[in-house]
This record gives sequence, structure tokens and C-alpha cells, in this order.
Amino acid sequence: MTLMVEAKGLVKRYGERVVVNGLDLTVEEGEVLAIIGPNGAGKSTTLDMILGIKRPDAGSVMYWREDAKRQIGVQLQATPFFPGYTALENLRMFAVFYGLRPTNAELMEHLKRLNLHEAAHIDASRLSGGQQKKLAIAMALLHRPKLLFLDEPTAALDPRARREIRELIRTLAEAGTSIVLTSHDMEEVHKAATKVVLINRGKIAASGTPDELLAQFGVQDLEELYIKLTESIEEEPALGAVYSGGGSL
Ligand SMILES: Nc1ncnc2c1ncn2[C@@H]1O[C@H](COP(=O)(O)OP(=O)(O)OP(=O)(O)O)[C@@H](O)[C@H]1O
Repeated sequence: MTLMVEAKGLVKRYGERVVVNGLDLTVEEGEVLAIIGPNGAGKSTTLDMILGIKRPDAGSVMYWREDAKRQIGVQLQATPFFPGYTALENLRMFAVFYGLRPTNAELMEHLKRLNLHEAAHIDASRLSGGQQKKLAIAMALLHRPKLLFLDEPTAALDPRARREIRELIRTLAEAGTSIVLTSHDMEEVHKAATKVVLINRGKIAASGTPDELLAQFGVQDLEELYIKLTESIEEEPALGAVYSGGGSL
């Protein structure tokens, strides 16, 4: 088993507020790890610290190799497209950033993988929300990363597009790509993820395969688990004390 990422004791504070509180996380090769949790739980902040976008106040992040960042693909919630340029042109610009020189035919093939080829010649800023999301994912995949981060990859997508992205995730994982994703769609997480980490108030409330979690907590599905664990932590006053300053989250 190769560990692709090992994050230990991650802490992030904003003023007196601790939004990520001593979080440990590992990503194994070929794993599809879903990070779930309420709005504001600290999921994106955790991803940002793992990616080096935000500096942790404590803790460490180790990758499987020193030059790992060349082999990482990232789709964040907001993607800065270049307006005035088509989807294809945007894709080409990102390819150049990665040091690649793909032909038009290769780029079209890449767009086709995401069922986005018909939008190739549309200005990126005029694409629908779902098409923009797909373009962001296409950009993250251009250099065939070994490790892929997807922050809410299926939010704003219609059911067919969701299924396409889920199938793409499965195909990538089968080919050995490790994937870390966040999602609020529990059914989808159950279908796509090999491991689930539930974050609540900056801490890990549960972690395991979807089936392990259902058995461990005696619930029917991940939505029930989510409701159960996010409720129970809010009700438990002792856990509130771990947040410095006592500020509400
Ligand atoms: N720059 C900042 N300054 C102050 N607070 C911040 C900053 N960035 C994030 N936060 C706060 O940190 C907390 C965690 O935010 P984060 O974006 O990690 O949550 P999340 O779990 O990804 O939520 P969502 O599901 O809504 O995307 C939130 O309460 C947010 O308001």
C-alpha cells in the first residue's frame, strides 16, 4: 500500500476561531476518498492546507514523492477561466501551463471524455454552470495526474452529467488514480467513494468504507449517518470546549 498523502495534526485558526482542529488524514493509492460534513465544517480549508494554498497553523503534510505537485490535478469550487476564450482555447492555455503541447485533435478527444466536445468553441464564460464544472475537471485531468482533488465535482450538474462524472471517477480510480473529493450528495458518495471521512467542526467524526460506517453506527445510509453524527456532536457540550475562545462555529 502506497500512501499518497499523509496529513498529521492539521490546525487552522482565523483569529480566535479554530476551523480545523488537529485533523489527521491519509490517502492511499487508488483510493476514492470522500470528505463530507456540514457547510463550514472545514472541508475546503483542509483541502487548501493539503494543497499548500493555505498555511496550517500546526501540523504537516507529506506527499508520496518530493516532486508530487507535478502529478496532482485540482478542481476547486471556483475556477478562473479566461473570458473571451473558448473552452478549447482555455484548455490549451492550461495545457501550456503544464508544459504540454497537445494537438487540437487531442484536446477535442479530451473534451469528449467529459462529453463537452460540443461546447469546445463556446466562450468559457458563456458555458452553463455544469459545463464550466466539466471544463474545470477537464483542466485538472490534462496532465494525467496520479492524485486528483475534486471539490464538489458534481454540484450544479444534472443527473446525466453527475453519472458521467461518477463513471469518470470510477474509470480513473480503476486505472490507479487516487482521488479526494468533497460532496454534499450522500447517495453519490456511497456510490463513488471507497473511503469516507466525515468532518464536523474541524474534527473527524467518523471514517471508514461506506459499508463499515453503516455497520459501525447502525444506520441505513450515509445521509442517516450524517444527520446522526452532526446532531450528536452539536449536542455534546464537552466537545465545544476544544474550540479556543469558545466562539460559535
Ligand atoms: N479567510 C477566512 N477568514 C475567516 N474565516 C474563514 C476564512 N476562510 C474560511 N473561513 C471559515 O472557516 C470555516 C470553514 O470553512 P470551509 O470553507 O473550510 O468549510 P467547508 O466545510 O468547505 O464548507 P462548504 O461545505 O460550505 O464548502 C467556515 O466557518 C468559514 O467561514
